[in-house]
Amino acid sequence: MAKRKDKYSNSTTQENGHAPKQEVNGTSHKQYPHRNSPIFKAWSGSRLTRSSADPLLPGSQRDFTLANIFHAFQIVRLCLWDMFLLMWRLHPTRTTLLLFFNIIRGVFPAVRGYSRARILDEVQHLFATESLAFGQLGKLLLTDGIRMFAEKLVHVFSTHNEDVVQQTTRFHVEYLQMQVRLRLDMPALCDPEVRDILAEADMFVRSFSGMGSFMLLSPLDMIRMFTTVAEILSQLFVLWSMSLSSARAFQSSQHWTEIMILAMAVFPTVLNYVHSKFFAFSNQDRWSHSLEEAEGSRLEERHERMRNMAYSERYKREVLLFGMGDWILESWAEAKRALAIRPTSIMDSTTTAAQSFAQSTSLEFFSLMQTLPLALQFSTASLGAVTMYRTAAEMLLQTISEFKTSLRLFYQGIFLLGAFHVALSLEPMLSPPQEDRIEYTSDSDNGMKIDIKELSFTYPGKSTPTLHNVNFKVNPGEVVAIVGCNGSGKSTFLNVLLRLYDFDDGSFRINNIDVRRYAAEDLHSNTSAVFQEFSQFNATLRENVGVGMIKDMDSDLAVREALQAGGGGKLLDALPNGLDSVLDDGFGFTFGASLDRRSLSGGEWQRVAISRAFMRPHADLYVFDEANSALDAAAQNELFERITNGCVSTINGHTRKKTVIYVTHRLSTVRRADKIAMFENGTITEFGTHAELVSRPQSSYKNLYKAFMSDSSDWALVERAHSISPPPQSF
Ligand SMILES: Nc1ncnc2c1ncn2[C@@H]1O[C@H](COP(=O)(O)OP(=O)(O)OP(=O)(O)O)[C@@H](O)[C@H]1O
Repeated sequence: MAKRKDKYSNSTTQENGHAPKQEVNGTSHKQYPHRNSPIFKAWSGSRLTRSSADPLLPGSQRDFTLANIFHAFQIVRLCLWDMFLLMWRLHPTRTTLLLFFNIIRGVFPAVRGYSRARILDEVQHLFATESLAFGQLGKLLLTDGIRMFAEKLVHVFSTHNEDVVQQTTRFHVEYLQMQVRLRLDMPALCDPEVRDILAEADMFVRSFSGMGSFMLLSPLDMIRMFTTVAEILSQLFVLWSMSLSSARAFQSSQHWTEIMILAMAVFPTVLNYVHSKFFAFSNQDRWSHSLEEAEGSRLEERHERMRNMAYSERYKREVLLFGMGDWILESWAEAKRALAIRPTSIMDSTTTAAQSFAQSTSLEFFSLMQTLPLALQFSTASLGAVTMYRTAAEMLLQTISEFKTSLRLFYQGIFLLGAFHVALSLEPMLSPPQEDRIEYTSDSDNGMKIDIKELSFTYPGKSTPTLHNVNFKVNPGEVVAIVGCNGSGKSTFLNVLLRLYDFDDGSFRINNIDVRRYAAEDLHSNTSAVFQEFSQFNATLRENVGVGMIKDMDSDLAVREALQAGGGGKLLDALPNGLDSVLDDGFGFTFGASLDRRSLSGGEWQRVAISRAFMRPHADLYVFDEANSALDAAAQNELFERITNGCVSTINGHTRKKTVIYVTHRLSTVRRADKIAMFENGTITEFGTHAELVSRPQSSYKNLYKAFMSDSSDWALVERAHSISPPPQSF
C-alpha cells in the first residue's frame, strides 16, 4: 500500500499510475491495451502507405499489396469466426438456413438453363418429327413451372429470413457500437486514432443496411458470396457435363399435365390480382390507422433522438457527468425494438415479398414463352444444348465479374470489420487500473476538498498548454467564484476539475487522494454541474431535468423539487402538460408526431439546466459555468442565494453542505463568495477573499470589479427587487 502511495504522490504523468505517453504519427498516444492486440496491429498496418507519412483516412480503399493481404488474412482469421458466431447465437436456425439457402440459390441459374434446354429440345423434336405427342412437352413445362415456383418460394422465404437476420444483427452491432461511444470519455474521443477506429467501425455498422449499401459489404453480404461461388461451380459443371453428353429425352405423356401447364400459366396473373387486392387493402388499412402511424413516428423520433445523444459531442459532457449512457442505450434499444415489431412493418414485408414473387414469376414465365418461337424456327439437332451452353457460358462470365466486384468489397469490408473489433476493446482513458482504484468517499459533511498544485493542461492536438501553473485550494463547503476575461481558461479549468479531461502535469487531489485513483464515473456521480453550453434536449421537461438523476426521473416529487430549487417552478406551472410537456431544442428535428412542442427563452432553458443540476442532492461538489448569463439581475441574485443557501441537502434527517465553484462575468454577487480566483492567460493570478483582493495595490480583480460596477444598471435592478445594499463603489 505504501508503495502505491509513493507512486501516486509523485506529480509527473509517467509515475502517477498511468502508462507513459508515446509519439505516434505526431500525436501522443498512451499505451492502451487495444494497441497491443494483433487485430489493431493488422488494422493500423493496413492504413500505412509508402507515399505518405500519414495513415489513410477512415474509409479509404486499401491497396492490394502483399502486406495488406496479410493484414486482411490476419483480421479474417481473428474476427470473422467471432462475427459469424455473434450472428449465429442471435438466430441459430435462421443463420444456418441463411447459409443453406445461399448455396441453394446459387445452383438455380444452372437448373433453370437445363430445364429450358430440355423444353427447347422437345419443341424442336416435335417439329422435326411432325409428331402430335405433346405429353412429354407438357411434362417438361410442368417441371419447369414447379421449378420456377420452388425457386420463387425459396427466394421469398430466404429474403424474409435474411431480413430478420439482418435486422437483428444490425440492431446488435449498432447497440455494441453505441455502447462503446457512450463508454468512452472526452480524452479518448479526442484521440485522432480512436476517432478513426470509430469512424471505420461506424461504416461497418452501416454496411448492415443492405447488400452493398454505401458500397460496403457486411458479413451478411459476405455469406451471400456463397451463392456466387455455388453459381460459378454449377455453371462450370453444366459446361463440363455438356461436353460429355446431350440432354436426355423423356417418355410418356399424361393428360393432366396439360391442365397443370395452363394452371401454371395463369397462376402469376391470379397472384398479381390477389396481391393488388391485398396491397390496396393494406394501404387503406394504414390510412385508417393514423394513430399507429403517429406512434411509429414517435418511436422513430425517439430512436433518432437517443442515437443523436449518443453520437453528438454536443451532449457528451452531460452524458458523462450525469451517467446518462445506460439510459440512452436502453431508451434507444426500446424504441428500436418497438419499431421492429410494429405490425405495419410486417405487413409491408409480406406485401413486398408477394408483389416481387408475383411479378418475377410472371416475368420468367413470359420470357420462356418468348423463347419458344425461336425453337420453332429450327429443326436442326440440339438447339436446347446450344442455347444452354451459350447461356451457361454467358452467365459464368457475368458471375465471375460480379464475384470480382464482391471480392473487392469484401476485401475492404475486412478492414472495417477489424476496426469494429478494435472499437469493442476501447476503454475510457481516465480509468485507473483496477489494482490502483480507490472508491470515492465523502470526507466530511461539508462537501469536497480540492487541492490543486502547479497543474498544467494541453488540449489534445494542441502544442501549447491552455492551463499552466494553476494552484487552487478549496476547503469543504466553501463557495468559490472564478472570474476572468474571455478565453482566459476558466471553462477549461472546470473541465479538468470535473475529470472530463486529464491534466498533463502537477498534482490534483480530492479529499486528500490523487484524483487519478478515482474512476471518473465514481467522481461524476458525486458532482453536479451546469455547463456554459448546457444541453437542451428535444425531450419532455421531465426528461430534461430528470437526466440529472436518471433513477429519480419518474418521481414527480424529485423532479418538482429540483425545479423549485433551480427556479423552474413558474415554468412548470405555465406548461400545458406539466412535466410531460415536450420542449423544443430549436433544431426543428421532428417527425411530425410531436408538433405540440414548447419553445423556451434562453433564461428559461438556463433554469431547466440549473434544475437538472439540483436533481443530485447527494452531490459533494456543484459547478456552475456562467449559469446565470441569460438570467436577469433579480434572477441572478436569486440563483446566488440558492447556490449559497440551497446547496445544503438533508437526506434521511442528515444535513450536508456542498462545495460550490461558479464562473461568472457578472460580478454583482462575487464578493459574497468565500474565495475568488482570478484567471488570466491560463493561470490563476489572484486567489483570496473579495476584501483581500480589492485591498491589494495592484489587482486585476479590483480593476475588473471596478469596470463592472461602473455599469451599475444591473445592480440597481437587484437592489430594487430585493432591497439589498449595493457593494461599495470605491476601495
Ligand atoms: N476543445 C478545445 N480544444 C482546443 N482548444 C480549446 C478548446 N476549448 C477551448 N479552447 C481554447 O482554450 C482557451 C481557453 O478557453 P476557455 O473556454 O477555457 O476560456 P474561458 O475563460 O472559459 O472563456 P469565456 O469567458 O469566453 O467562456 C481558448 O483559447 C480556447 O480557444
